[in-house]
Amino acid sequence: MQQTRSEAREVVLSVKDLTVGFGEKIVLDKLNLDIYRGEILGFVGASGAGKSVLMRTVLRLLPRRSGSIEILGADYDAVDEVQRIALDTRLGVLFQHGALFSALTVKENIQLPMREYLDLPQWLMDELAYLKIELVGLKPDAADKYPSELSGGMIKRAALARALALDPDLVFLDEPTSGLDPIGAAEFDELIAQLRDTLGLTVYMVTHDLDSLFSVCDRIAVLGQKRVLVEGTLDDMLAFDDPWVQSYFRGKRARSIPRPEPSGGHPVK
Ligand SMILES: Nc1ncnc2c1ncn2[C@@H]1O[C@H](COP(=O)(O)OP(=O)(O)OP(=O)(O)O)[C@@H](O)[C@H]1O
Repeated sequence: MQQTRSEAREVVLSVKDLTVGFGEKIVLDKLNLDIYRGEILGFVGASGAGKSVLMRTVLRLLPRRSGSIEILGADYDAVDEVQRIALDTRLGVLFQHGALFSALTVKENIQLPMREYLDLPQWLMDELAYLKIELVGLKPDAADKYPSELSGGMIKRAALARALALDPDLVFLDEPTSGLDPIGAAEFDELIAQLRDTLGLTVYMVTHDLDSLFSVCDRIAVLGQKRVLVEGTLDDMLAFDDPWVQSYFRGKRARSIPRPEPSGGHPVK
Protein backbone atom coordinates (compact mmCIF):
# COMPACT_ATOMS: atom_id res chain seq x y z
CA MET A 1 0.00 0.00 0.00
CA GLN A 2 2.69 2.41 1.04
CA GLN A 3 4.76 1.49 -1.99
CA THR A 4 1.93 2.37 -4.34
CA ARG A 5 1.65 5.80 -2.74
CA SER A 6 5.42 6.35 -2.93
CA GLU A 7 5.54 5.37 -6.58
CA ALA A 8 3.01 8.04 -7.43
CA ARG A 9 5.15 10.76 -5.86
CA GLU A 10 7.84 12.70 -7.69
CA VAL A 11 11.36 11.57 -6.93
CA VAL A 12 13.61 14.61 -6.52
CA LEU A 13 16.79 12.77 -5.64
CA SER A 14 17.58 9.30 -6.88
CA VAL A 15 20.82 7.57 -5.95
CA LYS A 16 21.46 4.25 -7.66
CA ASP A 17 24.20 1.69 -6.99
CA LEU A 18 26.48 4.35 -5.55
CA THR A 19 29.96 3.24 -4.55
CA VAL A 20 32.37 5.64 -2.83
CA GLY A 21 35.74 4.85 -1.32
CA PHE A 22 39.05 6.28 -0.21
CA GLY A 23 42.03 4.20 -1.30
CA GLU A 24 41.38 0.61 -0.25
CA LYS A 25 38.49 1.59 1.98
CA ILE A 26 34.97 1.35 0.58
CA VAL A 27 32.58 3.59 2.54
CA LEU A 28 29.41 3.22 0.45
CA ASP A 29 28.80 0.09 -1.59
CA LYS A 30 26.06 0.04 -4.25
CA LEU A 31 23.84 2.28 -2.16
CA ASN A 32 20.31 3.12 -3.34
CA LEU A 33 18.11 5.93 -2.07
CA ASP A 34 15.12 7.92 -3.34
CA ILE A 35 13.76 11.13 -1.86
CA TYR A 36 10.27 12.35 -2.72
CA ARG A 37 9.12 15.91 -3.31
CA GLY A 38 7.85 17.65 -0.20
CA GLU A 39 9.08 15.15 2.33
CA ILE A 40 11.47 15.52 5.23
CA LEU A 41 13.77 12.52 5.14
CA GLY A 42 15.77 11.84 8.27
CA PHE A 43 19.03 10.09 7.58
CA VAL A 44 20.66 8.25 10.47
CA GLY A 45 23.48 5.80 11.04
CA ALA A 46 26.31 5.03 13.40
CA SER A 47 29.13 7.52 13.66
CA GLY A 48 31.52 6.98 10.77
CA ALA A 49 28.94 5.02 8.73
CA GLY A 50 29.25 7.46 5.83
CA LYS A 51 26.33 9.90 6.18
CA SER A 52 28.45 12.95 5.46
CA VAL A 53 30.28 11.13 2.68
CA LEU A 54 26.95 10.38 1.00
CA MET A 55 25.77 13.98 1.32
CA ARG A 56 29.05 15.34 0.01
CA THR A 57 29.04 12.88 -2.89
CA VAL A 58 25.50 13.86 -3.85
CA LEU A 59 26.64 17.49 -3.78
CA ARG A 60 29.61 16.57 -5.99
CA LEU A 61 32.12 17.57 -3.35
CA LEU A 62 33.50 14.01 -3.36
CA PRO A 63 34.09 11.72 -6.34
CA ARG A 64 32.31 8.41 -6.67
CA ARG A 65 33.63 5.11 -7.99
CA SER A 66 30.40 4.11 -9.69
CA GLY A 67 26.65 4.58 -9.64
CA SER A 68 24.34 7.36 -10.73
CA ILE A 69 22.83 10.39 -9.04
CA GLU A 70 19.75 12.10 -10.45
CA ILE A 71 18.67 15.39 -8.93
CA LEU A 72 15.38 17.03 -9.87
CA GLY A 73 15.09 14.74 -12.87
CA ALA A 74 18.54 15.49 -14.26
CA ASP A 75 21.59 13.27 -14.32
CA TYR A 76 24.48 15.44 -13.20
CA ASP A 77 26.87 13.61 -15.50
CA ALA A 78 24.71 14.19 -18.54
CA VAL A 79 24.00 17.92 -18.24
CA ASP A 80 26.09 20.71 -19.69
CA GLU A 81 27.71 23.48 -17.65
CA VAL A 82 24.78 25.90 -17.94
CA GLN A 83 22.29 23.25 -16.82
CA ARG A 84 24.63 22.22 -14.02
CA ILE A 85 24.75 25.75 -12.66
CA ALA A 86 20.96 26.00 -12.96
CA LEU A 87 20.67 22.74 -11.00
CA ASP A 88 23.06 23.96 -8.32
CA THR A 89 20.85 26.97 -7.68
CA ARG A 90 17.98 24.63 -6.83
CA LEU A 91 19.90 23.02 -3.98
CA GLY A 92 20.47 24.54 -0.55
CA VAL A 93 22.95 23.23 1.99
CA LEU A 94 23.35 23.75 5.72
CA PHE A 95 26.67 22.24 6.73
CA GLN A 96 27.32 20.93 10.21
CA HIS A 97 28.13 23.75 12.67
CA GLY A 98 26.54 26.32 10.37
CA ALA A 99 29.76 27.06 8.51
CA LEU A 100 29.14 30.79 8.15
CA PHE A 101 32.05 32.97 7.10
CA SER A 102 33.20 34.68 10.28
CA ALA A 103 34.51 37.80 8.53
CA LEU A 104 31.13 38.46 6.89
CA THR A 105 27.92 39.71 8.47
CA VAL A 106 24.77 37.59 8.37
CA LYS A 107 23.48 39.66 5.45
CA GLU A 108 26.72 39.23 3.53
CA ASN A 109 26.74 35.50 4.24
CA ILE A 110 23.22 35.18 2.84
CA GLN A 111 24.18 37.21 -0.20
CA LEU A 112 27.17 35.01 -1.05
CA PRO A 113 25.21 32.49 -3.14
CA MET A 114 23.34 35.40 -4.80
CA ARG A 115 26.66 36.97 -5.80
CA GLU A 116 27.93 33.66 -7.08
CA TYR A 117 24.92 32.66 -9.16
CA LEU A 118 22.80 35.76 -9.84
CA ASP A 119 23.49 39.18 -11.23
CA LEU A 120 21.38 41.42 -9.02
CA PRO A 121 21.73 45.02 -7.87
CA GLN A 122 22.81 45.50 -4.26
CA TRP A 123 19.46 47.01 -3.16
CA LEU A 124 17.62 43.90 -4.37
CA MET A 125 20.08 41.55 -2.68
CA ASP A 126 19.56 43.54 0.52
CA GLU A 127 15.80 43.17 0.27
CA LEU A 128 16.11 39.46 -0.42
CA ALA A 129 18.50 38.98 2.50
CA TYR A 130 16.06 40.69 4.87
CA LEU A 131 13.28 38.46 3.54
CA LYS A 132 15.30 35.32 4.27
CA ILE A 133 16.22 36.63 7.70
CA GLU A 134 12.54 37.07 8.51
CA LEU A 135 11.69 33.70 7.01
CA VAL A 136 13.97 31.88 9.48
CA GLY A 137 12.65 33.82 12.44
CA LEU A 138 15.57 36.18 13.06
CA LYS A 139 15.10 39.85 13.85
CA PRO A 140 16.13 42.36 11.16
CA ASP A 141 18.98 43.64 13.34
CA ALA A 142 20.69 40.25 12.97
CA ALA A 143 21.52 41.28 9.38
CA ASP A 144 24.54 43.37 10.32
CA LYS A 145 25.85 41.10 13.05
CA TYR A 146 28.90 38.88 12.67
CA PRO A 147 28.63 35.14 13.47
CA SER A 148 30.66 35.66 16.67
CA GLU A 149 27.88 37.96 17.95
CA LEU A 150 25.17 35.29 17.52
CA SER A 151 23.96 32.47 19.76
CA GLY A 152 24.19 28.87 18.52
CA GLY A 153 20.52 28.85 17.57
CA MET A 154 20.85 32.14 15.70
CA ILE A 155 23.85 30.79 13.77
CA LYS A 156 21.80 27.78 12.68
CA ARG A 157 19.00 30.07 11.54
CA ALA A 158 21.40 32.37 9.70
CA ALA A 159 22.98 29.36 8.01
CA LEU A 160 19.52 28.16 7.05
CA ALA A 161 18.74 31.60 5.62
CA ARG A 162 21.86 31.28 3.48
CA ALA A 163 20.80 27.78 2.37
CA LEU A 164 17.48 29.32 1.29
CA ALA A 165 19.10 32.28 -0.48
CA LEU A 166 18.34 31.03 -3.99
CA ASP A 167 14.88 29.59 -3.22
CA PRO A 168 15.98 25.96 -3.54
CA ASP A 169 13.70 22.97 -4.13
CA LEU A 170 15.84 20.57 -2.17
CA VAL A 171 17.67 21.40 1.06
CA PHE A 172 20.42 19.31 2.66
CA LEU A 173 20.83 19.75 6.39
CA ASP A 174 23.79 18.13 8.15
CA GLU A 175 22.91 17.68 11.83
CA PRO A 176 21.01 20.97 12.03
CA THR A 177 20.08 20.65 15.70
CA SER A 178 23.44 19.46 17.04
CA GLY A 179 24.70 21.77 19.76
CA LEU A 180 21.27 23.28 20.45
CA ASP A 181 19.47 22.85 23.74
CA PRO A 182 16.27 20.75 23.56
CA ILE A 183 14.01 23.82 23.31
CA GLY A 184 16.17 25.45 20.63
CA ALA A 185 16.29 22.14 18.76
CA ALA A 186 12.50 21.70 18.94
CA GLU A 187 11.99 25.27 17.66
CA PHE A 188 14.39 24.63 14.81
CA ASP A 189 12.55 21.41 13.91
CA GLU A 190 9.30 23.36 13.91
CA LEU A 191 10.84 25.94 11.59
CA ILE A 192 11.96 23.22 9.17
CA ALA A 193 8.47 21.72 9.09
CA GLN A 194 6.93 25.18 8.61
CA LEU A 195 9.25 25.97 5.70
CA ARG A 196 8.52 22.62 4.12
CA ASP A 197 4.80 23.39 4.34
CA THR A 198 4.97 27.01 3.16
CA LEU A 199 7.76 26.80 0.56
CA GLY A 200 7.14 23.23 -0.55
CA LEU A 201 10.72 22.29 0.27
CA THR A 202 12.08 18.80 0.17
CA VAL A 203 14.44 18.22 3.07
CA TYR A 204 17.29 15.72 3.41
CA MET A 205 18.34 15.85 7.04
CA VAL A 206 21.29 13.98 8.49
CA THR A 207 20.64 13.79 12.19
CA HIS A 208 21.39 12.00 15.45
CA ASP A 209 18.48 13.77 17.08
CA LEU A 210 15.73 11.31 17.98
CA ASP A 211 13.35 14.16 18.76
CA SER A 212 13.73 15.44 15.19
CA LEU A 213 13.21 11.98 13.78
CA PHE A 214 10.09 11.44 15.82
CA SER A 215 8.57 14.88 15.42
CA VAL A 216 9.23 16.20 11.92
CA CYS A 217 10.60 13.48 9.67
CA ASP A 218 8.14 11.88 7.29
CA ARG A 219 10.46 9.05 6.50
CA ILE A 220 13.68 7.70 7.94
CA ALA A 221 16.59 6.00 6.20
CA VAL A 222 19.27 4.15 8.12
CA LEU A 223 22.79 3.86 6.77
CA GLY A 224 24.55 0.67 7.79
CA GLN A 225 26.80 -1.93 6.22
CA LYS A 226 27.73 0.62 3.53
CA ARG A 227 24.19 0.94 2.20
CA VAL A 228 20.68 1.98 3.16
CA LEU A 229 19.83 -0.80 5.55
CA VAL A 230 16.18 0.13 5.99
CA GLU A 231 13.96 3.06 5.03
CA GLY A 232 10.40 3.91 5.89
CA THR A 233 8.34 5.00 8.84
CA LEU A 234 9.20 4.77 12.49
CA ASP A 235 7.12 1.60 12.64
CA ASP A 236 9.25 0.13 9.87
CA MET A 237 12.34 0.93 11.96
CA LEU A 238 10.85 -0.69 15.05
CA ALA A 239 9.99 -3.81 13.08
CA PHE A 240 13.41 -4.12 11.44
CA ASP A 241 15.54 -6.92 12.77
CA ASP A 242 19.00 -5.41 13.17
CA PRO A 243 20.83 -4.88 16.47
CA TRP A 244 21.92 -1.27 15.76
CA VAL A 245 18.48 -0.24 14.49
CA GLN A 246 16.79 -1.93 17.44
CA SER A 247 19.00 -0.33 20.06
CA TYR A 248 18.77 3.07 18.37
CA PHE A 249 15.00 3.17 18.01
CA ARG A 250 14.08 1.08 21.05
CA GLY A 251 16.84 2.21 23.42
CA LYS A 252 16.31 4.06 26.68
CA ARG A 253 16.52 7.51 25.09
CA ALA A 254 14.07 6.60 22.34
CA ARG A 255 11.58 5.20 24.84
CA SER A 256 11.60 8.43 26.81
CA ILE A 257 10.38 10.46 23.83
CA PRO A 258 6.64 10.54 23.28
CA ARG A 259 5.72 9.40 19.79
CA PRO A 260 3.00 11.19 17.83
CA GLU A 261 -0.10 9.24 16.93
CA PRO A 262 0.24 7.56 13.52
CA SER A 263 -2.82 9.42 12.30
CA GLY A 264 -1.73 12.68 13.89
CA GLY A 265 0.32 14.04 11.05
CA HIS A 266 4.00 13.98 10.62
CA PRO A 267 6.06 10.88 10.97
CA VAL A 268 3.91 8.18 9.46
CA LYS A 269 3.01 8.52 5.81
N1 LIG B 1 38.18 12.73 2.65
C1 LIG B 1 38.27 11.54 3.24
N2 LIG B 1 39.37 10.75 3.10
C2 LIG B 1 39.45 9.55 3.67
N3 LIG B 1 38.49 9.01 4.44
C3 LIG B 1 37.37 9.73 4.63
C4 LIG B 1 37.20 11.03 4.04
N4 LIG B 1 35.99 11.50 4.40
C5 LIG B 1 35.43 10.55 5.18
N5 LIG B 1 36.26 9.47 5.32
C6 LIG B 1 35.94 8.26 6.05
O1 LIG B 1 34.69 7.78 5.64
C7 LIG B 1 33.98 7.20 6.75
C8 LIG B 1 32.60 7.82 6.85
O2 LIG B 1 32.73 9.18 7.32
P1 LIG B 1 31.51 10.16 7.50
O3 LIG B 1 32.08 11.47 7.94
O4 LIG B 1 30.67 10.15 6.27
O5 LIG B 1 30.72 9.46 8.68
P2 LIG B 1 29.35 9.95 9.34
O6 LIG B 1 28.40 8.82 9.21
O7 LIG B 1 28.95 11.26 8.78
O8 LIG B 1 29.81 10.09 10.85
P3 LIG B 1 29.36 11.14 12.01
O9 LIG B 1 27.98 10.74 12.40
O10 LIG B 1 30.34 10.84 13.10
O11 LIG B 1 29.46 12.53 11.46
C9 LIG B 1 34.86 7.41 7.97
O12 LIG B 1 35.56 6.22 8.22
C10 LIG B 1 35.80 8.51 7.56
O13 LIG B 1 37.04 8.38 8.22
